[in-house]
Amino acid sequence: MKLTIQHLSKTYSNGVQALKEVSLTIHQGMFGLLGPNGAGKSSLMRTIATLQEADSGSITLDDVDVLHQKEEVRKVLGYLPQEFGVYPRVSAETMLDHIADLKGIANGRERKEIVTGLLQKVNLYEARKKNLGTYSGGMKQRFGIAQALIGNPKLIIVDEPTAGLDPAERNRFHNLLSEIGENTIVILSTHIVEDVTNLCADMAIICLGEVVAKGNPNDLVAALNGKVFKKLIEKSELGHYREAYQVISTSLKMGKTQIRVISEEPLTDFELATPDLEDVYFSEITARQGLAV
Ligand SMILES: Nc1ncnc2c1ncn2[C@@H]1O[C@H](COP(=O)(O)OP(=O)(O)OP(=O)(O)O)[C@@H](O)[C@H]1O
Repeated sequence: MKLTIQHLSKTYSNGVQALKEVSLTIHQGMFGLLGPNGAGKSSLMRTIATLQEADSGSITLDDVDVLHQKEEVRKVLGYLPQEFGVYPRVSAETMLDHIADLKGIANGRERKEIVTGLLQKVNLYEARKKNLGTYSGGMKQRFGIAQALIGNPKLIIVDEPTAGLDPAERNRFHNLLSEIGENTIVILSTHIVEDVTNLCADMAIICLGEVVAKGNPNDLVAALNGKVFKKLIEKSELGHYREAYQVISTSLKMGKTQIRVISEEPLTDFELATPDLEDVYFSEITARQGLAV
């Protein structure tokens, strides 16, 4: 199973070009799509999920033409959108049963079996009779995954799933996603670098509608070996360093400001740093947006 996106472009009616010639090949397993707010991630996810049109380009899922054979795609698609609303006064069990019915699972006994299995998988079986309005953020996200899994999808899209979750819930959600990723294509769209580091063997970075990096996270990190430097400076010196160097990130350390910079040449008055995926991400983003975080 393979999802192939070629030269996909989209400009909204207000003139914003959300996708510019996006080309990606996505195989089975977890694929991370990383980008800052407004990068075009949701536009791409919604287009793959057949919820909006592209202006040009193509998407194929094996031999299915995603942009034209929408019904075919919807049969094998599980989608957890960024804004996932729930009916607050309905229990998880009733809601899943209803969604399974809508997805065409007509036999009541079969539905019950599927719903029970999914509730166990996402660890909500004990809370199955509780109204969705009483669920925590993490429980709602796990419920969201359960509904996305109805009908054994081959392609699962999750848009910004861990924003706002506490560490324990995030962990639980990660475990669930990586389990699912074993035999399906799972696309995880996020601006949280750590989520991609933990989960994905393949990824792309998207910025201002363009794919600016893609590949295996370890390879992308390895390409920065010897090029990332760090230094503790006074906050007041930051402006000077920003002018003189490509500062990719700043953080506070013992009341001082630590900067990380990218340089092709060795920087003798800096300390060589071990690169990580955040460095890859920030170097790509600052090179385009010019903003160091
Ligand atoms: N329906 C729309 N009409 C006009 N502009 C839009 C529409 N949807 C998104 N945009 C714009 O397109 C660009 C890409 O937005 P998109 O939501 O795809 O980004 P994103 O990476 O998902 O960001 P976020 O994480 O903030 O949701 C942004 O500049 C956004 O303002």
